[in-house]
Amino acid sequence: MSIEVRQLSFRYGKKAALKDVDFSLESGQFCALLGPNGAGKSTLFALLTRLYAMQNGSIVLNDLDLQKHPTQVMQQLGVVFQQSTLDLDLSVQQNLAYHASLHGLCGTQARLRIAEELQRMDMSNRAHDKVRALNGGHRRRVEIARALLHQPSVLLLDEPTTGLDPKARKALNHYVRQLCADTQLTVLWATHLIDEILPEDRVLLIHQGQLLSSGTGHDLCELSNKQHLADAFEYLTQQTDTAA
Ligand SMILES: Nc1ncnc2c1ncn2[C@@H]1O[C@H](COP(=O)(O)OP(=O)(O)OP(=O)(O)O)[C@@H](O)[C@H]1O
Repeated sequence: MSIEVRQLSFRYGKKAALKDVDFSLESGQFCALLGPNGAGKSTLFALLTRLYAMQNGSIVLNDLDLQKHPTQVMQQLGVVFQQSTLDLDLSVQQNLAYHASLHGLCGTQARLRIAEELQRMDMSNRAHDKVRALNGGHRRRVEIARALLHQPSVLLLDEPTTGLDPKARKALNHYVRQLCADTQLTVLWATHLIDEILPEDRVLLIHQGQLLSSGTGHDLCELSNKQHLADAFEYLTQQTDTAA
């Protein structure tokens, strides 16, 4: 088991952002975290990455409890946040070298890891370009390469296609799926866009802080008696709105 989240709840003051969220992911699985704006996706990521202190529940990654073994767990995690955090005026190589040094990778070791990840992302020929010169899709690829430098077993991506055009969105989605298939990386891909999800994908459907379903896209359709994922998503989220 790669990630186990149990009874995870979180409040911003009186506002409940996550309510008893429970799920587990197998190693090497591509899983979509699907939810409309305000569903609780970023809050979940902030808890998984220790940006926020946990209030209730538990998070276990590769059998290590996040609260008991924070350093070891963070070494297993790679993260691409919703907002880009690359320095536009540094080159791709410089951005990656800085991040590598934060993970204790220096000199030849860092250069090797950077070269490997840029090659995997098909970005080797852009290593010495300033990030400012890259288009949005390529910047995202650099962020993924950066997140993988320390060879984590789990990659979290929070709405990674924000601001990309449809072609770049599709390409990035394809890259990450390929990565998942080629390595044993576990991927949690947060999105509110149905077209980034395949019917056979594992999908965690979250709405108003509650996990509504955790099967495949096909299961979602069956659960809601709809043929298409988009209709199932609309139906299930509307049902919760009506019940609230
Ligand atoms: N700092 C905060 N203070 C108070 N409420 C917050 C705060 N951050 C988020 N919320 C609320 O918590 C809920 C969950 O927000 P969150 O950002 O986790 O959702 P999301 O699914 O990531 O949405 P988006 O797709 O818009 O990023 C929302 O109702 C949001 O308004």
